Amino acid sequence: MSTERITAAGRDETAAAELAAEQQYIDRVYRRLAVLRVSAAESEKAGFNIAKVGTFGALVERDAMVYHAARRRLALDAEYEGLVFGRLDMGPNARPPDDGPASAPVEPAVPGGEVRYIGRLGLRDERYEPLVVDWRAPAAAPFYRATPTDRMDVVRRRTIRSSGEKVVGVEDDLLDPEAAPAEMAVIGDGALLAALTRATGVGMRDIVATIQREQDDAIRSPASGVTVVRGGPGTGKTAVALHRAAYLLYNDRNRFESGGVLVVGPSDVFVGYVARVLPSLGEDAVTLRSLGQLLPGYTADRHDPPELAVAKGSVRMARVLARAARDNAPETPGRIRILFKGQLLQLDGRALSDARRDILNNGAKRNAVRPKAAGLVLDTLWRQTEELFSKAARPKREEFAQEIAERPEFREFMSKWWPRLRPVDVLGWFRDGNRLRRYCEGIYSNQQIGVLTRGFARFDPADPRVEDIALLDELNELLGEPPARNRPKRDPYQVADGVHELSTRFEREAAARRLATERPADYREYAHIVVDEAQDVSPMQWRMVARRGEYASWTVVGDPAQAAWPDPAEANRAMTEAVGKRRRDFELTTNYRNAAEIFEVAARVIRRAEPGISLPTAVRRAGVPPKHETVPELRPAVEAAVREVLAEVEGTVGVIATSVTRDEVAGWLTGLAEPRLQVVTGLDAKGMEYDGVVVVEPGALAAEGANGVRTLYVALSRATQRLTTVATNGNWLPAA
Ligand SMILES: Nc1ncnc2c1ncn2[C@@H]1O[C@H](COP(=O)(O)OP(=O)(O)OP(=O)(O)O)[C@@H](O)[C@H]1O
Repeated sequence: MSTERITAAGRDETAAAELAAEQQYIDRVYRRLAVLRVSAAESEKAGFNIAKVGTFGALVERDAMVYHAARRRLALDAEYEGLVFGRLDMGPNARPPDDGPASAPVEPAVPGGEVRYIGRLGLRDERYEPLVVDWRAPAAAPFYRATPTDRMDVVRRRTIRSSGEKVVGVEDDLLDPEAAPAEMAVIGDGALLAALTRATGVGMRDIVATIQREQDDAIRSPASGVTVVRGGPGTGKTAVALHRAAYLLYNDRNRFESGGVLVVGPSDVFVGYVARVLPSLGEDAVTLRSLGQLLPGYTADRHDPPELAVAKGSVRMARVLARAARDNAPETPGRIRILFKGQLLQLDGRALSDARRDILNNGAKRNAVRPKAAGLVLDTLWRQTEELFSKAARPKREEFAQEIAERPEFREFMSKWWPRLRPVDVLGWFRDGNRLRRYCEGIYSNQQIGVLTRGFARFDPADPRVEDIALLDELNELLGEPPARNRPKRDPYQVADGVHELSTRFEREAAARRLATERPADYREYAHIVVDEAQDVSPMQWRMVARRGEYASWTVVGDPAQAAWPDPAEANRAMTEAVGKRRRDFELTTNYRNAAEIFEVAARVIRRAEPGISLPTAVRRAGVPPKHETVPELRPAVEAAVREVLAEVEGTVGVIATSVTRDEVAGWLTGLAEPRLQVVTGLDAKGMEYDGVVVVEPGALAAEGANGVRTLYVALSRATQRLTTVATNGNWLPAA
């Protein structure tokens, strides 16, 4: 037997022994978890028993108890991969953290030191000793922040990989070799690389076991003001944004759970992709929305062509909409004539215009002042009776108003002159080019007015585009709501009309869950808002998002080099206006997604357009170079490329085409009936990640809109393992 083999065998034995030891501890944790689950369920039951006392106080107490117990049980039941994923062997000088002792009830590996186990949630044993420290607690911070130069008293950091309740591997970092006892085992090649080489599933995974220090800085940054996180493709901005939402909830649950945390992403595809991350961290109190879903009653997932999107998204549109919101509706009557006791009372067009101006002065909202508008017309008509009737015959103001207000001709007049307007009605007026031109005059250039008139001519109120939602939200604000509709308060325990009591435990559990996660659809007072892919949020969209967080603190995450927005200064101004100026900036510099060979192609493309750009470093090599095919006909080559990539990777495959060709390309591939496959536009590819990517006609993506080259950069930086491009012309690729 060679020495080398003996060493390898010895190493295997040590690894097996370490795994077994960790398994023992993890078994203990799961036994405790089972006990806690039962006790949470019992608290819920106890809560129901309190109800039998029957007093109002008892009912309130029961609700609180059942609610908290149900929440705790839901957290304990949450789906996760590896409840415990980390272990810190601290040296003898380690101090207990501010939030109390964190030392696990096991023999320390370093004499005089302590052991901390880190996991998705905090658990204590029956003697109240910390079995597991929540990853967000201060005691867990060294797991993410310790480095060989700043060890934070950590001797060895261990990442524990599990499948269900079974430990399948450990990866160690020895940070302080001098403090480590001779027999201390150090195993594995590094947790990060192990995490990065796994196949991509349909949804994004949390990175809680391998958060890197620069990411941790941003995640744990203080809650107040604005935290801005920038970084190139694949640097973990989305991951950071989501883990930060979980961190904030942990640290100030009262504030952030009651106020709410909103995460805004670019598209529905993206929201679907990241939806699982927060629940896997045990958090379900976060609202996740795409920019096309922010205004209740409307949903949009398709985009306008770039030129139109730019014109609609400009802050100038706010002034155009303000003009429209004050304008006459089409077919507004030019006058009102009422016959009263044989006399003709009337207001002509001019008097009506003056009345409109008076009513809408000082920013009054049109729908909100409908009763005031009717009152003003009635007043003006009544004043005319002074000259037409003798003092004795003149009606009293109230009688007159009552009688006229009920007349069908008056009602009809009001419904035309001051109709209750929905935002989509007003945007529908923009289909009339003359009207639109009038609103845009002096605000937009002639060329842009042309783009807008052509674009709005195709506007379908039943099928708005993502860009329209911000305009509709602006109109919603300008038009306001009709007054004094006493909206019933939402009652989470109402199961049916008039039935206020829940009779079964299941119903009450469901209600507790709803209470924790749901807010009214038009909720606008979020305590924290996270905006992902912020580089693509237009000024009009910033205004829309800002309306949901007047008093919010913010996390804004993006990469200017991936921006589709042509005027970064305008977008920046809009962002500052929305979120305020008190900002903390963080920069992420390592690309964890792309194999280096793949990112090199994306880098070539963006460097040609922006030579001075600073780009992240990719940490991993795939060992397979990307393929670039130039072919006379796209369809057969795309089909073949997709088949090949599907066969080569285990996880998901994305096919990226222009917004004009996406549907056609999707049609070519329907025969494959492959659930791992997704066909998306360059815009929908934002934020996404696939194991394999086929980019169809990269040159056409680069030519889509003024910033197409950035969209191509996005498309080329989506793949973890395989990239194939299929083009009819190879000029798009700059020389290496
Ligand atoms: N510390 C980490 N440990 C393990 N995986 C990580 C880590 N950081 C990032 N990743 C992985 O890298 C990939 C890219 O992360 P993410 O999507 O958050 O990047 P991004 O900066 O938002 O990218 P883009 O701007 O290109 O959309 C994801 O698969 C993520 O899970």
